[in-house]
Amino acid sequence: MPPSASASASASASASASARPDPDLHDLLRTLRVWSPEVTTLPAFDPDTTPAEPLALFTTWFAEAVAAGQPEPHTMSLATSDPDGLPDVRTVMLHGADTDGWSFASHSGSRKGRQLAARPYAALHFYWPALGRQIRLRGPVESAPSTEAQADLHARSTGALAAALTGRQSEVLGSVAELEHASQEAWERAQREPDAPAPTWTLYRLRPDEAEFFQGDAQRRHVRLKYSRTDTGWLRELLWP
Ligand SMILES: Cc1cc2nc3c(=O)[nH]c(=O)nc-3n(C[C@H](O)[C@H](O)[C@H](O)COP(=O)(O)O)c2cc1C
Repeated sequence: MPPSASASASASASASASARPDPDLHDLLRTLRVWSPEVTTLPAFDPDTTPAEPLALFTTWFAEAVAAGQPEPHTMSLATSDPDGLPDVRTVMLHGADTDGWSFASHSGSRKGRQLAARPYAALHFYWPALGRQIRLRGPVESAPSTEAQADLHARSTGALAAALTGRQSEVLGSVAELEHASQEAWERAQREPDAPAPTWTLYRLRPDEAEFFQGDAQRRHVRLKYSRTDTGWLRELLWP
């Protein structure tokens, strides 16, 4: 490169570097690692000894995440798609997992609720860095009967009931004061009426067609085990990492 071109390239590189906000995100990113032995224990994972269906393996891995001190292992990403097929994602809490599926709860009128009504199919994602593990599930989603949703809500904390009673999730909020007012009323009602119904609160169940278990490995020889539902049970296959 001629000297003038080199000078102008370095001037434009420093101009773009100085245009970056402080702290420098790119510098920070280069200091970070995954599968670092300082923060992560990477257990051996032998796919030949896994159970025939994913629920049993999920339950074992969940208990191991709790035992390893993984913060909030019961939070997960829920991916849906809008009527145009465009993806969307957010965090929700896992309410249970059994042969009927993995359950979570939300308002039927929320953005995700409307997306699920139009396209009742979703993906769930767990990442438990304490053990270098990731789990992905995909499948159709159904709403549980309303009585079950209300019973599930009333077995939870006053805060959970107050949040559900506040309602209007995903609507545009006029001001913080408006939320404070509505929330205060909802908390008072939740304390006064621990069985107050939250009519739009819905318990959803995702029944997976596919479940993938990923065990990270320091040498990047990650183990990926995929379960696919068949007419007679589950097919188990390894995937290249
Ligand atoms: C840790 C955590 C847990 C959450 N759990 C729930 C939940 O169980 N149900 C829910 O409706 N929203 C939950 N939220 C809020 C959602 O991420 C989201 O902001 C909200 O449901 C609105 O999403 P939507 O506009 O896509 O419908 C949680 C958020 C966080 C950060």
